[in-house]
Amino acid sequence: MTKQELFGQILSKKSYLCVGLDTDLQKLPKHLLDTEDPIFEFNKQIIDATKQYAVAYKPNIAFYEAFGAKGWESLQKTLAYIPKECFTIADAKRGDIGNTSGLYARAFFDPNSSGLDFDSVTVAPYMGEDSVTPFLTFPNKWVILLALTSNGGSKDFQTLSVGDKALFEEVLTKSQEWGTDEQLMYVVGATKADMLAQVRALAPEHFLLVPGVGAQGGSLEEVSKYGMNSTCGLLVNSSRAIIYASSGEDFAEKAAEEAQKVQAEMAQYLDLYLKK
Ligand SMILES: O=c1ccn([C@@H]2O[C@H](COP(=O)(O)O)[C@@H](O)[C@H]2O)c(=O)[nH]1
Repeated sequence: MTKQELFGQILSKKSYLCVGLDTDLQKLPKHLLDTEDPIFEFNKQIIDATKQYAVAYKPNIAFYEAFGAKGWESLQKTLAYIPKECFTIADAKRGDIGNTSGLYARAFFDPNSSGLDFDSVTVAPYMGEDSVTPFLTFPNKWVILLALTSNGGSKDFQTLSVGDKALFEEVLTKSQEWGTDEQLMYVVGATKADMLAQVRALAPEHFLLVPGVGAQGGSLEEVSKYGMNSTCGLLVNSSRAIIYASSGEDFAEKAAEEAQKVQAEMAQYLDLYLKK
């Protein structure tokens, strides 16, 4: 999917919501546990309930890999079920020496190899250029590089000074030598909204994947105010607050209500903060 196609969808749905499919068997409503593939059954109903409010879906790969071949099958079925107009993110946080990264890229981008055809994959930048560029050789696919993550541990390395910059700023600057803003996005946590102006100074045109609203308490308004650019430039993820809005038989209905609330807020922020 191109940047323009993504922006087109954001404008038509008045939403930059990414629904996170962190589908945890232990949190699924009891009545689904007897079905043949409870993870897929849950995802299917969540997707049906939220697709009019969401522009992207982000399965977190850990929740599927943990179940081996069966989990991978649930992931393939889920990806195939996501509406074609929605942007898909494999939140896998990969990256290794070049030849290994090439195989990780095939795992998420080459349906003839793995059965998966995601639009994007999250990648850790720690191993540098040759660990990231193999993902960038796939046409029309995106790398979403971890820049400033939402967790407390982000301060252990990401905000340390490297010369006259913070490490995350060096990630934002250096990586722009490897790919364009049609290939690269960055992860910036909603819990770090106070640093979004700093991020935007270095990456004014890039899309940012912003996890950390909802269960982690980040402010959607602050993210939108300081992070939005002229193509919106934001995909704001919410996982638990939407998919586990209820643990009962009404889980999909409640997820739809939560997603609609977020979308309605986003529609206001698009009016207020989209740069003309
Ligand atoms: O910095 C990061 C990078 C990734 N994540 C992932 O996003 C979701 C957040 O889930 P919530 O339930 O909405 O808190 C989850 O998959 C994380 O692994 C992140 O939180 N922060």
